[in-house]
Amino acid sequence: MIRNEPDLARTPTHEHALRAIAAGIDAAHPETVIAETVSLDGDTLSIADDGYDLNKYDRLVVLGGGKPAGAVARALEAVLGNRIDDGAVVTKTPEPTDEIAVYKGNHPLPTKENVHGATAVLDLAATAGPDDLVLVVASGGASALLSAPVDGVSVEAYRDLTEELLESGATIDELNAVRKHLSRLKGGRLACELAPATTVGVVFSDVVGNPLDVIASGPTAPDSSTYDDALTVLKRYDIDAPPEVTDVLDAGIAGDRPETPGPNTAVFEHVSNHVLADNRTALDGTARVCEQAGYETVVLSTRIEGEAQETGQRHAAVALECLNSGDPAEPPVALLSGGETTVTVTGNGRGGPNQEFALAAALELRGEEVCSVDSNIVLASVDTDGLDGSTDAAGALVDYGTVTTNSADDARNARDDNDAYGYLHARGSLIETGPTGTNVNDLRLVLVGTPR
Ligand SMILES: O=C(O)[C@H](O)CO
Repeated sequence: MIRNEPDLARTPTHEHALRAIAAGIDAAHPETVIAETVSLDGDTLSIADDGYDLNKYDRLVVLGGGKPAGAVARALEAVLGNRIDDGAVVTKTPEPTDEIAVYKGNHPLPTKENVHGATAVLDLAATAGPDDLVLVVASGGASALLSAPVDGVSVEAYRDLTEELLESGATIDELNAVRKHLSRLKGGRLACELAPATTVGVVFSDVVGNPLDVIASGPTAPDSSTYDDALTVLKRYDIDAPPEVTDVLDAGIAGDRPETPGPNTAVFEHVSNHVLADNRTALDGTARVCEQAGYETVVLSTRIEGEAQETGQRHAAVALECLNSGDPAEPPVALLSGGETTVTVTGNGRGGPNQEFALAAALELRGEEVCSVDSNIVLASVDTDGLDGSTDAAGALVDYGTVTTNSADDARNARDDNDAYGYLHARGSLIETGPTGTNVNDLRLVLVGTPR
């Protein structure tokens, strides 16, 4: 799982951190999650707390998309085998499957390939009848991967708009309010396409708080955002949208295009959504390994957002507090947090939020005399999808020695140039996993002290 583990495992504390991070990612992997939450007992399919008698349905179909969608498709086949009649999902890293067609798409910017896959999903959705059972995989990354712009909007215009929005600092709910109003399947429109088939959303959440209308742009969730909201987002961030986009939004505001289906729409009578995995799933997996190793575990929060560098500084400060005063917990302690931090890019370097977090934390630890087993501090931070920012690293593992008196100027320069990748790569501190098959936000772990 962690490809360069032997290089990173310098002390027992480092080893514990790496094992715990790998366990967190593994706990949120579709293979683990589907095996725990989906089962087939005779003809009864159980998904979370709901049961479906497969005898009552003509066909069982799987549709959807997102970074975990290939692994979800494969895991569903492992449980349901040839009880699945048909399927189509779009993902970035396809996996071999038998019944479900897996289309490769690109992320974060949509391309013609994405539209090709999304069209296959829509074509299959159009065949769903009232007696079909359709599982819809809604997972992080689907807003880009499942791209089917409405008539009149070209994929090029949609791509450029997505790029501008991603760079604008718009939040994920703002970004998705726009995407939902330009899409044939987002914002509950896939549920409309499938109605009155029985539709079950199989959700892997990469959004803090698990809002169903935002994760993957809510293909099977009621949408309360409007054309007006979408246009407001474009104005708020001064987005120079092409006329074909503003024409659609203006027509929607004028009532000449249908609004996305809202909360009381009849179409959702046959729809249920289940969040099968989220950030907590990963944190719990990490916590279990830390507890087994003898650490007291403290989950700080699964909802930490904001600037990555500030978050890194604060996590290091809490670790030092544990060491110096025993608050909020006595070492050996494992502090865990999740959520999704952001980077306001002002420099020219490379990196991602988890690397920026780690570098800022390492700068905070510099100069602390923490090198015995009892006072060791190790911080690890990864994007659970395995690719932090636009780099090939999942994140980084740092300690009191990652930034020394001699390297502090280099570290500060790298921090200020948003070049955490450059600095951490040179010190062998990057965590490399490759694409993991899951996507449930960021996972951070701070170990203070080492159990004896
Ligand atoms: O695809 C998306 O919209 C984001 O990953 C949030 O789920």
